[in-house]
Amino acid sequence: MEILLRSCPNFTAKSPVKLGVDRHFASRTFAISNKSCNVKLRAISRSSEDGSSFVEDVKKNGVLLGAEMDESGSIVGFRLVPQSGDNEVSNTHDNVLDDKEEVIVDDELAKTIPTKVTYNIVFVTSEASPYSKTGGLGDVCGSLPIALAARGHRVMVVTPRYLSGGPADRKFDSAVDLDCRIKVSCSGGVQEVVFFHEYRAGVDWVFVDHPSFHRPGNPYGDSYGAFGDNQFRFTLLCHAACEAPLVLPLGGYTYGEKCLFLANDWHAGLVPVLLAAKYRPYGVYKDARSIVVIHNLAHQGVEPASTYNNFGLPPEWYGALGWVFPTWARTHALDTGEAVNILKGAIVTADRILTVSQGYSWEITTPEGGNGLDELLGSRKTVVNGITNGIDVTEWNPSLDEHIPSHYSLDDLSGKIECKIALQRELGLPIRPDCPLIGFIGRLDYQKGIDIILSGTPDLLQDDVQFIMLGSGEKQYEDWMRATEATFKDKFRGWVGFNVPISHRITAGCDILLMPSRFEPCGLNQLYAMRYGTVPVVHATGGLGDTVKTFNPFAEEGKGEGTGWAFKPLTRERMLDALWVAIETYRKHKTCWGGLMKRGMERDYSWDNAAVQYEQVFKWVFIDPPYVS
Ligand SMILES: Nc1ncnc2c1ncn2[C@@H]1O[C@H](COP(=O)(O)OP(=O)(O)O[C@H]2O[C@H](CO)[C@@H](O)[C@H](O)[C@H]2O)[C@@H](O)[C@H]1O
Repeated sequence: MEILLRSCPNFTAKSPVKLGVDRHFASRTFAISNKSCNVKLRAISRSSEDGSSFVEDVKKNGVLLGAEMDESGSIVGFRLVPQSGDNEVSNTHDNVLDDKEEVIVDDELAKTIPTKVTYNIVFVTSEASPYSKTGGLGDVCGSLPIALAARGHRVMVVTPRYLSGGPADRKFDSAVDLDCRIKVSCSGGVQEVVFFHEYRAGVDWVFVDHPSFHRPGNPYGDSYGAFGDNQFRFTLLCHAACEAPLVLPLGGYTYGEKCLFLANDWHAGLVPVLLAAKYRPYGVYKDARSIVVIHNLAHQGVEPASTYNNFGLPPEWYGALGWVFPTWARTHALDTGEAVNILKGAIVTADRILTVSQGYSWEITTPEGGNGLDELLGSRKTVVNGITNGIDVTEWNPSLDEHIPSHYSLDDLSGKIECKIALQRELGLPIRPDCPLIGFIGRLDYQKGIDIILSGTPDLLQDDVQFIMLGSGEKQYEDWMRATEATFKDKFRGWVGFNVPISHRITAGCDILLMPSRFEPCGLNQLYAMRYGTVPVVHATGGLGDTVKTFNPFAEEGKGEGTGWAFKPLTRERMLDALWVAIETYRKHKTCWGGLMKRGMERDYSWDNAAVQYEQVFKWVFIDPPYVS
């Protein structure tokens, strides 16, 4: 495959094009809302040309003070400036000290407690649960920021304020209009973007508001398919996200330029490109770093090359995003295959690259798993790492879950069988507590191996089992689910749609969770399943291979080991074999089954472990100079 890589990592724009963003704050003052600080900040207004010089920082008595200046250069106030990467910065909004407060340093304590480096982190994402979610990206960007904030980092999440006209809009009710508008030049015009904000669970949730985020459907499309202006919508998100740390005085002060952007998937992929092409040539964000987090390489944000001008980037940066399809993928004889690829742009400009499991971090450097970007990713493999996702153990907790009818835990599993009975009743299946109940939850598409399920289901249903599927996606699979339900009324239920409460009830009520994903960067449902004592049967790929260990009854002096079954290769026969072994174990070896459930439930799924690994990568990213200066 020919990959057009005219971009140069050390590219610097020679002739600065005016790419400034006009910022406007309503003329109101922001009071620092901390218990003890009564410093007031004047609104600030500047263009990107003046870059990093708008605040003069002075180190005084161990506390950094930032002088706020107006346009004429007069000092109009001071603010505390947390510096990303400096030692000892504690929880953001509690970090603002009373200016009268005396800072007492216990020398002995300082010697014994190792100082912790904390960072100003800016997540940029197209979805963040509970505000928006179509899949695992929403789960991760809804819970990892909270885990990092709890560890002392200052964390902001920038995501669109989607309003679809339905009850889901209420999720944004607590977010307040910050009265801060910026103007973004892109797509041949100037767009006004507004910021909303909610401070929750230690995190600054920043919502980018623009009319293009207000329409029925999910974040990416509606019943007619993907929205035609997604490139435009997520370009806006990226421009706004780059401005947010500079202009939003959250809790009284901005995040500033020394921050770390975590750009999630292609929707946020323009962020590292903008840092390099739009800001650094003007001296802004010289100390910032960016990490692109790949949750799914199959989606790259590819559009015709002619759309390059819509990004609001200098023409000489075309090479960073330019992409040429291989000949076989071109549609007609005159098709030159030229395109722009946002994720490619992120890969060639980000300081580091992260994926959501170690297995997947290797797979993406292979032709089979690289989706055409394997060579490029291979060329940057020294900065590619994989960190397995954690889960939100508060939302997914069988002893507290608000969506399930009976609670249970490792010490008392009786509630699980009640969940099973209630699920059979709810879906109109025969109530049979002893019948093996298999579940599937996920998008109905190629990635999730639905075609393999489809070919194996008639054979599977010859056995005395019940099978429930929840998902939406390709119409042919939705139709197949409806038809299969009509044929196997006592054995199969297909719930077409996206329904979080039902997903919890299936996770709790089933005995086995099936995940024959063709590829799976991490996968969360198998983690939820194990936490709920539901045994996963998965294709051993990516994060599924990393997290599900196949049952071995003879290990550990006959006590057994493993938490499920990970089969490969991905064929109908192997999937059915693995399912049959699981079903037989469930029926005939109850003690072994109990051990499988117990080992799965005992595991630590919290974000703590992953957060420590993220911190290690944050340290590395600040050791090196920016990849593109
Ligand atoms: N119909 C439905 N109703 C209700 N809930 C539904 C649903 N369909 C899916 N979900 C939920 O959406 C989430 C899906 O998460 P996954 O990690 O399995 O896959 P996804 O491919 O979206 O995420 C991508 O990003 C994540 C996060 O990094 C990676 O784990 C993954 O491998 C990668 O493909 C789960 O919380 C699941 O319960």
